[in-house]
Amino acid sequence: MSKIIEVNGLSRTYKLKEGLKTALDNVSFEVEKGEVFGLLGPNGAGKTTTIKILTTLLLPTSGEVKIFGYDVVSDSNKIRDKINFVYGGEKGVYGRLTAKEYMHYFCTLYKIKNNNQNDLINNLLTLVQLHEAENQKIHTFSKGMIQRLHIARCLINNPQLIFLDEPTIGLDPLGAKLLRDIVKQLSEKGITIILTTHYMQEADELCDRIAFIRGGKITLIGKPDYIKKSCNNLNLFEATLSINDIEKLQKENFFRNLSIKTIKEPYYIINFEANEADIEFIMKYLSNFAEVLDIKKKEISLEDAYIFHMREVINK
Ligand SMILES: Nc1ncnc2c1ncn2[C@@H]1O[C@H](COP(=O)(O)OP(=O)(O)OP(=O)(O)O)[C@@H](O)[C@H]1O
Repeated sequence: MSKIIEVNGLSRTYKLKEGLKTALDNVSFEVEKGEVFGLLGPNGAGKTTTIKILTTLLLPTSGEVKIFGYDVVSDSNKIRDKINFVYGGEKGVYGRLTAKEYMHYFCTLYKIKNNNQNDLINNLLTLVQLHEAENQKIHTFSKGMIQRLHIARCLINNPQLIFLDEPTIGLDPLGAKLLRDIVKQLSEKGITIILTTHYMQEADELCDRIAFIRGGKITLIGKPDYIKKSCNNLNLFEATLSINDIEKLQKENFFRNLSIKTIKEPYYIINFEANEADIEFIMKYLSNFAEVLDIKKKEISLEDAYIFHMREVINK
C-alpha cells in the first residue's frame, strides 16, 4: 500500500482579538491508498481545520503535510487536480439549473472536453442515482438529492482522494443510507476517502480506520474494532425491565451513566456502567421497583467508545 496522506506535527492557530486560538496542536497521521479514514470528534475539535489544510484551502501554522507526496504549501496546484471535497449541508447549488446543466457547467470549469462531457455526466449521475432526475431543476430536489449531486460534481475531475465533511448531515435515514452506499461504491473503486461525521454507526459501517480528535489533538487512531477494544475498563450492562414507576428509576442517582429506552410500557431497556462484581447487588436493588427480565454485559459500540473517550470534553 502506498501513503496518500502524510501529516507530521501539524499545528494551526487562528488569531482572535483575545489572542491566539490553537485549533490543531501537533497532529500526525498517515492514510493509505484506498482507505476510508474517519476523523471523529466533538464540535470545535479541529476536523474542518484539518480538512481545509489537507485540501490546500488553508495554510498550516507549522508542521508538514504531504498529499500524494506533494507538499500542501509549495505544491498545492499538483494536489488540487487530484482531489475534491464535499461539505455537508453545502448550499451553492444553482437552483434554476437542471442537474445535467449544473454538471455541464462544472465540466467546463474543470476543462473537460465538450465531446466527453455527456458520457461523463451520464456515468456520474447514474452512479449517484440521479439519472432519472437529470432534467429536473435543482430547486425541486430533496436534500438527499442535492447532496448526491454534490458527490457527482466532486467526481468530475476523477479525483483519487475525496474529502466528505459530514456528508449525511440533515438527511433522512433512507437518504443517508443511499449516500453511504455511494461512499462504499467509491471506496470499492479505490478512491481514498476522508470522512467526518457525528454519526458513530455511520463511521463504524464505512471507515477502515478512525482517528478520534479532541481539543486539536489526535487522541486515538486505529480500526473501529481496535477503538472499541480500547475501552477495556468500560463495563456497560443492559437490563430489560418491567417497571411500574419509571419516574422513581429516573430519579435514582445509583447508576453511573444510566440511559433508559422505552420498548413499550411497562417494558424498558436500561444501560448503565457497573463493575462486574456488583451485578448481583444491582439485580437485588432493581428488584425493589422492577421485575428484571434480562441483564447482560453490553458489547461496546463505537458510540460507547466515543462517549467513553470524549467524556471529559462532553462533561465540560
Ligand atoms: N476562522 C476561524 N477563526 C477563528 N477560530 C476558528 C476559525 N475556524 C475555526 N476556529 C476555531 O478552531 C477550533 C477548531 O474548529 P474546527 O471548525 O476545525 O472544528 P470542527 O471539529 O470541524 O468542529 P465542527 O464539528 O463544529 O464542524 C474551534 O475552536 C473553532 O472555534
